[in-house]
Amino acid sequence: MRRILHFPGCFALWFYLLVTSVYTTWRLTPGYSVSQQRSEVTLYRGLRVRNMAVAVLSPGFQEEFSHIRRPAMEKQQRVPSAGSRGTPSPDYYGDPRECDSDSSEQEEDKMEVQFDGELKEEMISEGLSMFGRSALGSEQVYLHLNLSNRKLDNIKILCSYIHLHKLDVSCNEITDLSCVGHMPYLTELRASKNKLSTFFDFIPPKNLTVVDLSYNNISIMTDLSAHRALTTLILSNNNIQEITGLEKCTSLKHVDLAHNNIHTISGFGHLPIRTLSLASNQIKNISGLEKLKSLQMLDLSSNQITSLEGLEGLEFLQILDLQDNEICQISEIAFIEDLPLLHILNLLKNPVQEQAEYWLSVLFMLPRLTELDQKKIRVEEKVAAVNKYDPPPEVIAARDHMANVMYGIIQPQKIFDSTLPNLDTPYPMLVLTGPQSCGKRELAHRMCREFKEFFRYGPCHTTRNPYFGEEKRFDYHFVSPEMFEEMTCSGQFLLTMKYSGHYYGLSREAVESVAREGLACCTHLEIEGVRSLKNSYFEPRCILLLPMNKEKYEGWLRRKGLFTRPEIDVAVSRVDMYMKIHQDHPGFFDSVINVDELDEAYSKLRLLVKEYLGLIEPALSSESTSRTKSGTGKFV
Ligand SMILES: Nc1ncnc2c1ncn2[C@@H]1O[C@H](COP(=O)(O)OP(=O)(O)OP(=O)(O)O)[C@@H](O)[C@H]1O
Repeated sequence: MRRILHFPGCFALWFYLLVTSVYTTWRLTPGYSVSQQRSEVTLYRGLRVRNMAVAVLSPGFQEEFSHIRRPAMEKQQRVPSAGSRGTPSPDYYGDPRECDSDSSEQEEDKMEVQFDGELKEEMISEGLSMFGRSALGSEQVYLHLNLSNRKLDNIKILCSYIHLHKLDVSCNEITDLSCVGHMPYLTELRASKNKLSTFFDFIPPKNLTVVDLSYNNISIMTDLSAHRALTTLILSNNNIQEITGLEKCTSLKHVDLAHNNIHTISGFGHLPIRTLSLASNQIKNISGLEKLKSLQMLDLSSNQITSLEGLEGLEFLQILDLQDNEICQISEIAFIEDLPLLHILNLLKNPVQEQAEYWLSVLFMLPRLTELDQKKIRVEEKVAAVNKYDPPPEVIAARDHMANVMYGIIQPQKIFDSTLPNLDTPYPMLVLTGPQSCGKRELAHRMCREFKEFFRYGPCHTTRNPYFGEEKRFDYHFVSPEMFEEMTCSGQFLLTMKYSGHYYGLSREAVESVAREGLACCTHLEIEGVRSLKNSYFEPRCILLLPMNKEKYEGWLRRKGLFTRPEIDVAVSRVDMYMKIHQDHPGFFDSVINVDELDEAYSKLRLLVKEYLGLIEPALSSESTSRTKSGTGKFV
């Protein structure tokens, strides 16, 4: 027996049984935990390098062990991201709600570690990361510490972790953050989802730039003038009623105060804030933002705002979220109409959305928008908006021509005595065009008087009242709107136009009655009328009369005392429009005459007309007028 026991093979067997029984006993021990399998080597005061027991275990053993240690390791690597509801999410807005997804893991951890809420060294060692040089450069230390989701209520032990740059203690039960005052190099503090009721009750680390205290019980903001380096402040989901203490935070760029109880916007002064969320508060009026000249993104969703007044000075504003407010009138858009960079607007869940033509009106008033109510805007929609609310002359003319042709076609057909030499030759016509009251009518009358063997004035119909001194049938046929409508529907107009709230129309009869006398009809029209006429079978000679001196022209309109300020502005702005058409479409006008001096203009006009009539050689008139190309209209 003794020999058998001393036999080498038996010794090996004996040793194997011993190891196996020790291992089995160890696996079945109830208090088994990760931390018990770990030893630590202290490098510098308060900072430790982990030396996991797992590192010396065999590969197979590691496999078995891994399901226990993995959750803790993965948690350290998770990076918070995404912003609060309705707020675009730059990465500086952590989302503390992510903590909720960890609750099952937390439960697991709880099963394993019976924990009393006080932070222990072992837990710290799990959360440390980013090994690097200390601020003074003399030591190798861990710079980041993540202690989120640990049920911590006491973190006083962190007072000795002086080298930390980033600290994340979100999703715990912490009420006191005074340990942060012992971390002079801290730049980022994340303490959302805790039980903090006080605000920055620690001596400020000099370079603290990002602070997230969202989802706490903070109700009062105290003076933050010591936090000069602060760039990002997240205080959403607290119980704050008044914005105070920020005036001296001169580096503040991102502020999130969503989901609080704020009634009035105040306390921002001249701060260089770029993104501001005040979503889900009790705000009724937009005020107190006037001096935030750097503001680029503003979230005011889920408040009780009725007017956009107060936003008009925010020249750098690009994104504006007003979802779920009480804006009723489209006219409110006027307050943001001149913001040159605004390109994303959200008015979802506002009564204004119910208004007829809401979509096109907003697109028309804000042509720079690329996104409205979370929908991308198509080019076709922008064109439709412009064509609806401010159609260019060619669109007006095309529509007018279509309507008048249609009204003409549906009339009973009559056969007229033709005054034309043959059916291919259109009636001869001379049209003077240009902006309102530039003297077109007066020059047309003078010309018809001087060249009465060739021309007769063709008066238009209008629904406006006669000005002092205007003669019926000589200047216009003054008719009621009803009469004008009746004439339109019975196909009597060659063209119609609405200008300054009044209707104008050139009747077929006005042109044909002149033609029946063997004369050319001379009339004056705005550009829309000219285009409409050119769309028809008429081939009028067209002379542009343009006041080159806009100041003089504006003064003249003002002195006439007939026009309102907006009417004058429209008339003056059309000078540029005429000039542009002349430059962009050479040949559209047969000639252009400067009408700054009316007598001079008439001299040029009569020379030009003489030339057209073949009464003088072309060379004589060419110096005095700007001729674009030989016209196609014929007078005789
Ligand atoms: N049928 C028409 N179609 C298009 N434009 C018209 C028509 N009749 C008149 N107009 C233009 O409408 C504008 C407003 O007319 P209004 O009579 O108020 O001007 P005005 O003072 O006579 O201008 P001007 O002295 O330059 O002729 C003028 O520019 C005029 O030429």
